[in-house]
Order: sequence, then C-alpha cells, then structure tokens
Amino acid sequence: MLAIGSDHAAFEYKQEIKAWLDEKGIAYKEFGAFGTERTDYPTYGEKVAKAVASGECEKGLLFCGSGVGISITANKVKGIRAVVCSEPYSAQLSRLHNDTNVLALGSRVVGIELAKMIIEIWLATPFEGGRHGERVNMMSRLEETGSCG
Ligand SMILES: O=C(CO)[C@H](O)[C@H](O)[C@H](O)COP(=O)(O)O
Repeated sequence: MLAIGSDHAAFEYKQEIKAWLDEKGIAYKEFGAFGTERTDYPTYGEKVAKAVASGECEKGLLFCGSGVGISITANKVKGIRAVVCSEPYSAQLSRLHNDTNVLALGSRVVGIELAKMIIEIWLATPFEGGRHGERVNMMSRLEETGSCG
C-alpha cells in the first residue's frame, strides 16, 4: 500500500497520478489535501511520512509545486529517506543505493507523463544492499545518536 499526499499546488496533478495508479491496480491511501484551496505542504509531508515510518504504508508519494518543501518535511520524520526527482535515473539510483521510501515530485517542474515514468521505475527498483546497506545504516545511526559513528 502506498501513502499519497500533496498540497494545493499539486492537487490536480495528484488526481491524475491516482487515476493512473487505479488503472495499474496499485493500491494507495490518500492523506490529502482534498482540494485546491491554499494550504501548507508540511501538513501532508508529515502525514505521509508518518504512515510510512509506522509501517502502515510501504512507501510514500508526495507532490507539491517543486517537490522540495514536502520532501524536506518528510525527511524530518525518523526512518524516512525521501528523494525529490525530476528524471528517472536519480529515482532508480535512490532505490538501488539509498533505499528511499518516499518519492516527491514537483507538479510545476515535472510533466505528468514523465512523472509516471519516474514513479514506475522508483516502485519497480529494489534496494541493492551490500556496501549501500552500511551507508544507509550510517544515516540511521546519525538519526538515532547524532553521529554516523
Ligand atoms: O513549498 C513548495 C516548494 O518547496 C511548494 O512548491 C509549494 O507547493 C509552493 O510553495 C506553493 O506555493 P503557493 O504560492 O502557495 O501556491
């Protein structure tokens, strides 16, 4: 199950992504925003990130105008490794090397078809582990203890 959320700036964009996820049979839980009335991206970044960090949802998709603010917010939640992407290569590497669990996209930056391509590759790519596993552990230690060790 994916967690999905956006602010007002990306509401319509998120609706298109949800319709596409429906077509593909990919399940998601919607955390708002539920319309285009101006709101604040941290609210939705927090909700989606907490759903992922708690294990309620496996991964998260977040959208705001640039993808920046909502990804920064998600990364404040312990256990979250969020990436903001505008092309598929970084999305793929963020899974292979960094085990990202939240993907953020900017509705004012990335066209909708490119967004679908980025999401598709991000969802399909496993974490490589090995040497990358220890680096991810270092990030977790920094979060837990204040130092990578
Ligand atoms: O905060 C952002 C950038 O990190 C998002 O792009 C927001 O969607 C954007 O700031 C919203 O701007 P608005 O002028 O309030 O529509």
